[in-house]
Amino acid sequence: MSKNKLKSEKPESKKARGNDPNVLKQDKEAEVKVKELVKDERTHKVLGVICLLLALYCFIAFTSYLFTWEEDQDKVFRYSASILLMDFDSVRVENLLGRLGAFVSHWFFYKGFGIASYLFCYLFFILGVNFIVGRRVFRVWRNIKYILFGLLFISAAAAFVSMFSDFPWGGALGDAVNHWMIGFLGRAGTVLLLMVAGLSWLIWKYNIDFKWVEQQFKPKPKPAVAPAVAQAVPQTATIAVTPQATTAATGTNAAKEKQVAAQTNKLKEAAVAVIPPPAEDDELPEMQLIEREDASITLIPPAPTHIPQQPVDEDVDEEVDEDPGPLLYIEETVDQTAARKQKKPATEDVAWEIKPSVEDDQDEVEDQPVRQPVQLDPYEPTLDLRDYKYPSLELLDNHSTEKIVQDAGELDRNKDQIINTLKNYDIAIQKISATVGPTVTLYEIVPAAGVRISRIKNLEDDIALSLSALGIRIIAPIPGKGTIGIEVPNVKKSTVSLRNLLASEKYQQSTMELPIAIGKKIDNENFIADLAKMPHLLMAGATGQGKSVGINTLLVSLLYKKHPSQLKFVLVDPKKVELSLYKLIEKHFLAKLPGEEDAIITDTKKVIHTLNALCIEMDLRYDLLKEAGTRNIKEYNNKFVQRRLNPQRGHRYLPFVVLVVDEFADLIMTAGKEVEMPIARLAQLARAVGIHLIIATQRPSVNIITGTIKANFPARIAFKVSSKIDSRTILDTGGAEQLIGQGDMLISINGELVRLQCAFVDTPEVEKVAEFIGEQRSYPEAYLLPEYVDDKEMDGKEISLQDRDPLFEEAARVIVQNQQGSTSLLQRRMKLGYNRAGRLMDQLEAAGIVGPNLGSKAREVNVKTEADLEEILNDLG
Ligand SMILES: Nc1ncnc2c1ncn2[C@@H]1O[C@H](COP(=O)(O)OP(=O)(O)OP(=O)(O)O)[C@@H](O)[C@H]1O
Repeated sequence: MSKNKLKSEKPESKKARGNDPNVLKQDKEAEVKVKELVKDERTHKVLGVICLLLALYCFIAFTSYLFTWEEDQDKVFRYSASILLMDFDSVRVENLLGRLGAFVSHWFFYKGFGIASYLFCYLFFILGVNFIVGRRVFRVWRNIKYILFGLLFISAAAAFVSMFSDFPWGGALGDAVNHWMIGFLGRAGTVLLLMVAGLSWLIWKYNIDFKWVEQQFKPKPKPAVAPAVAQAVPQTATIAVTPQATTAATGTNAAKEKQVAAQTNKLKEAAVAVIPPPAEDDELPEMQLIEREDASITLIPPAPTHIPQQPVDEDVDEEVDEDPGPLLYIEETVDQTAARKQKKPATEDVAWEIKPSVEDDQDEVEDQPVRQPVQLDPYEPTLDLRDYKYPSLELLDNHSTEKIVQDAGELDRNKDQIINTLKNYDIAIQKISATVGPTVTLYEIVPAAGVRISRIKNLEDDIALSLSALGIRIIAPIPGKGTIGIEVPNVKKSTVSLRNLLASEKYQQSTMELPIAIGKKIDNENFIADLAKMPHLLMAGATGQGKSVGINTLLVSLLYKKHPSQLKFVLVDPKKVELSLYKLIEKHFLAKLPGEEDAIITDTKKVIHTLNALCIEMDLRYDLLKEAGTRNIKEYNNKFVQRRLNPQRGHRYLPFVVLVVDEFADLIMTAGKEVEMPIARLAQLARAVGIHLIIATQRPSVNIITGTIKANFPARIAFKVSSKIDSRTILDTGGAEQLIGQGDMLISINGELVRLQCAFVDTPEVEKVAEFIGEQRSYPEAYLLPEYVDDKEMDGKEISLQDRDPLFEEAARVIVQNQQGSTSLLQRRMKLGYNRAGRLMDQLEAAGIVGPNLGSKAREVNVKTEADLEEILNDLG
C-alpha cells in the first residue's frame, strides 16, 4: 500500500518542486553568468580604472574650480543642469573640465560640502586601488566612517573660519551646521566643540600619548642613579627592554636574533645596560647605551620572552597605533649566570624576571638595595594579539527551529510496516520503540525470545527492500544493546544549524584542545569531538553530499574556539574555489611557504613543497620537544608557558597546525607517491607535535585511500557514497551508500560507527566570520613554514661561491656567533630542511668559514670573530 503511495508520490513531488527542467536550467545558467561576471577579476579591474579616473576627474575639476568659480558660478546658477546640454558657443565656462567640470564642482562645493569635497577624490581613489589590486589594500568601511566624519567636521569648521568669505569653503552643509551651532552654542561654544571634535579624532586615530605632559609634572631623576644601581646590586645583571625589543629576537627570526645577540655581545665587553627604545614596527630597535661603572656586572642577551611574530594592523593607511607598552625588566642572578656557563640543561638554566618599568624602579632601587628573584608571570600566547575578539554567534544564521517535528501518523505507519515486514520473514518482536532524529528515526526492536539476531542480519537487504524507503539502514545488533535498529529517513528533515551547536553548553564549556562541532546524533545529542585526539580525519562522499559544508563546519568551529596564536591552518584546495573564503584570515590563521603569495595552495607542485615543508616543521618540532625533555606539544607548551624553556635556544610557543586537503583524489592522481609519502609520514608521526590532518575526497577508491593512509586515519567520515564498495573502502563496512545526502553521515572513530546529521553553515556565514576576523589587527604575514628545496631541483648544482644560497650570509653569522659548525644548528635556527642546511654548510666550507666534514662531530669553525667574518663576506662581495 505504502509502496504504491511512495511510488506515486515521486512524480508529483517532482512536479511540485520542479517546473520544466529546461526552464530551470536556463535560469540557472543566466544566474551563473551574472555571478561569474560580478566575480570576474577583469570586471574588478575595469571598475578600479573607472574609480581612479573619477578621482582624477574630480580632483582636476575641484582644483580648477578654486580658481575659476567666480567666472563660472553665474552661468551655472542661470542655466542649472541644462548647462550640460547647451551648445559649446552659447555658454563658455572657464573650468578646465568644461561645463560638466564646472557643474559638478559647483554642485559639490556650493551645494554640498565646500573644501571637504576633496574627500570624494580620496574615496574614489581607495575604491579604485582596492578594485585594481584585487584585495583590500584600504579598508573601505573604516575609511567611509572617517570620510563621513570629515565631511561634517571639515565643512563646519571651514564654514566657521571663512564666515565672511564669498567662496563656499564649507558648502551648504557647512553653512547649515555652522548656523545651527552658533545659534545653539554661541561662537565660543562652537569653537570649543570644533576643537573637541578635532582633537578627539586625532587622539582616536593616532593614539597620541601625553607623556610630555606627564613629564612636566614628574620630579627630575637624580643624576647618580645609574652607578648607584650598579653598586647597590653587585650580584645582579640588569637589562631593560621593551616588549617589542624582546620580540625582535625570537627564534623564528634568526636575522634579528643574531643582530640582537651581536649588539649584546659587544655590550658585554663594555659592561653596560641596554635600553632599546620602543620599536614601532618589525625593525630591530636601536639601542641606547647607559654606561655603568661596575665592570663586574654580567649581562645576558635580552631573551625574547614574548611573541613569536610581531602583530601589525593590516590597514596600510594607518599607523600601528599600539602603545609600545611598559618597559620590561629582565634579570639574571650570578648563580644563574654561573649555571648557564656550565651549560646546565636548557630547561633550567635561565630565569627571566619581568617587571613593569625601569622608570618606576629607579626610586625603588634606593630603598631596596638587594633585589629578590621574583616569580615570573606565565607566558600568555594570546597577548600576541591581545585585542583579538573571537567571532560572535550573531554572525551565524539559524537555519531552522531546533525543535524536531515528527508526524505521529508517519511514526505509526512506519512502525506497522516494520512489524509486518518482519512478520513476513517469521520474525516476531517483543517491543518496538522510536527515537526521532533530525534526518532519520531510529526504530529499536527487541526480538521475541528465540529469534537469532544473525538471522535478521542475514535478512538485512531483504528487510530494507521490503520497507522500500530510501536510506534505510539496519543495525543488527546495536552495539552494546542487543537490540536491532532500523533507521528510516524522516519525511520532513530538519537542518542542524552550526550556530546552535556552537551555542551549546557542551561546546562552550569544552576544554578540548581542538573542539570540532560535527553534528547531531540520532538522539539529538550534539556530537562534539576533539580533533587533537582523533588525531587525523578522513572524509569521503560523492559529489554534492555535504563534504564542503562539512569542512566549513569543522574550520568554523575551530575558529570560534581558538586564538590566532594557538592555531594555524594549511589549506590545500585543488578545486581553487572551495576554501578561497579563508584568504581573508591569512594573516591570522593561515600558514604558508616563505615567499609564496597565496596562502591557499591550489597548485600540485606547491602542494608537494608544502607537505614536505610540514614534514620539516614536524621534525623541527620533534627536535624542540626532545631538547625540552617533553613528549608532546601539550607538555612542551606548558613548559614554555611556565618560562622553563629558553627562546634563545630556538624554543617558541607552538601553535597547532591543521592541514586541510579538500580534494585528495585529485592530488594522488596528479602527483601519486610524491603526495602520499609526506601525508603518510605526517599521519604517522605528527600528532604528538600538534600537526593534524583533515583530508577529503570525492572518490574513496582503494588506489586513493591506500592501506598506509587508512591505517593512519582512525577517524573517518563518510557522507553518502555511490556504492557499497566505496563505503567499505572508507568505513570498512557498508552503510554509507544508504545515507540520504545533504549532510547525512556516518562517522567511525576507533571502530565505533555513529550516524550524524552534519551541522550546516552556509557560505555567506563563513564569509562573515572570515571578514570579522580579517578586519582585526593581525600578524604582519601568515605563519611561515620552513623552507623546502626540492632535491631534484638542486641536484647537479656544483658548489660555487658565485652562486651562493640567499641565506649564505645569515648562515655564516649563525655559525660564527655560536662557534659551532653543525648542520642541525642551521636547521633549527633558520628553520631549514636537512638538504638545504647541508648545502649551505658545503658552501661555508668552500668559503673557508668552516672546516671539512668530520662525520658525527661538528665541523671546526675557522672564523673566530664576527669582525673577521664581515671581512670575508665583504671580500666575497
Ligand atoms: N549539513 C547539511 N545540512 C543541510 N544541507 C546540507 C548539508 N550539507 C550539505 N547540504 C546541502 O547539500 C548541498 C551540497 O553540499 P556540498 O557543497 O557540501 O557538497 P560537496 O560534497 O562538497 O560537493 P562537491 O564535492 O561537488 O563540492 C549544499 O548546497 C546544501 O544545500
